[in-house]
Amino acid sequence: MTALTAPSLRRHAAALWQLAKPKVVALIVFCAVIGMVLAVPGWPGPGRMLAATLGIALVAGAAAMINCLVERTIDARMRRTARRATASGELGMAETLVVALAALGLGMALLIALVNALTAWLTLATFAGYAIVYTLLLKPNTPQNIVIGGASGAMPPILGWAAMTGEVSAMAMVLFLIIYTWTPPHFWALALYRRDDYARAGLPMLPLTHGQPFTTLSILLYTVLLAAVTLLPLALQAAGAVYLLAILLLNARFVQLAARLHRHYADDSARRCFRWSIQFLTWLFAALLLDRVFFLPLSG
Ligand code: HEM
Ligand SMILES: CC(C)=CCC/C(C)=C/CC/C(C)=C/COP(=O)(O)OP(=O)(O)O
Repeated sequence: MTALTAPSLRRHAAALWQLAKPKVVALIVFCAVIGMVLAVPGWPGPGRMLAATLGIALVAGAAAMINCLVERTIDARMRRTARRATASGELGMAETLVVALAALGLGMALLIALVNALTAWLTLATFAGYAIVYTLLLKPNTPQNIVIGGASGAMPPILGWAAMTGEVSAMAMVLFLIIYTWTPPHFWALALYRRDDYARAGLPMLPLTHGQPFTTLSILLYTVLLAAVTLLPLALQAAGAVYLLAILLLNARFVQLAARLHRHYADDSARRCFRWSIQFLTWLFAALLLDRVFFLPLSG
């Protein structure tokens, strides 16, 4: 057995932190926080907001750890994921499972005790949707895995909204729809330039099952659909001029990158499209926040 020294504890903590997919969870939590801010007039109470943010972050991190645990064998076959501690064998199953369940338990306890039951159950359903339905059932079995499974990733604004109000409004559902429609271009751009990884892992991702032209066309169509969906906050009169300006610029760039990718495929263009997807979502949600702060209505 390895002696428990400070450096080995630090190494374990760092390895566990990576399994929680901290950058993905950071954006998930950001979208949930914007959902919280938009849900109430003025600024939400800091106590409840902090508890909800921590609770959602812990449960999302737990879901990511369970995903790494379940996928340790396929992760080991993919260059992008082979260094994960579950794939390399650096962390055992029991240790990872205990930490993931502790994070899940703590997150759920915070949500139940300090937020509300609706948020707690919706967050648990989101956890199950990603860690069980997507990871175990959809991902290995259908190229539509991320389209259906994307519903889990799109939940954060709904969770944030429910945390502040105890209910889910039309605007919360619109924010869900934006992330839901954003997910296919986000993931398929990556799946294109990482197709060799997915082939080695034997996963039925769209570029492998339907080929490159079909995938780039699907990406393009989803970016156009996404541009239409991003107009919905304006239709609900829940956003103003700042948001309008942001989506015009963000969508124009996303559609341009997707169109270029479809016209002339190159791994570099796919990588650029993937990177832009992350900036797109970050700036879109930031724009919703700025719009709230400097609200300029579009009509009288
Ligand atoms: C079913 C839904 C989704 C799938 C299949 C998916 C897939 C992926 C994959 C495979 C990566 C890894 C890229 C790499 O290691 O180079 C990634 C990165 C990322 N994803 Fe997603 N994603 C999904 C939903 C989301 C959602 C909902 C968010 C945030 C709201 C998100 C935010 C990010 C971010 C920030 C990164 C970059 C992480 C980094 O640089 O380490 N993703 N996504
Ligand atoms: C409670 C709550 C808000 C949960 C959120 C669930 C969650 C973490 C969703 C993000 C989706 C995600 C990281 C997909 C990665 O795809 P993948 O797992 O196929 O990627 P991989 O190959 O890197 O493992």
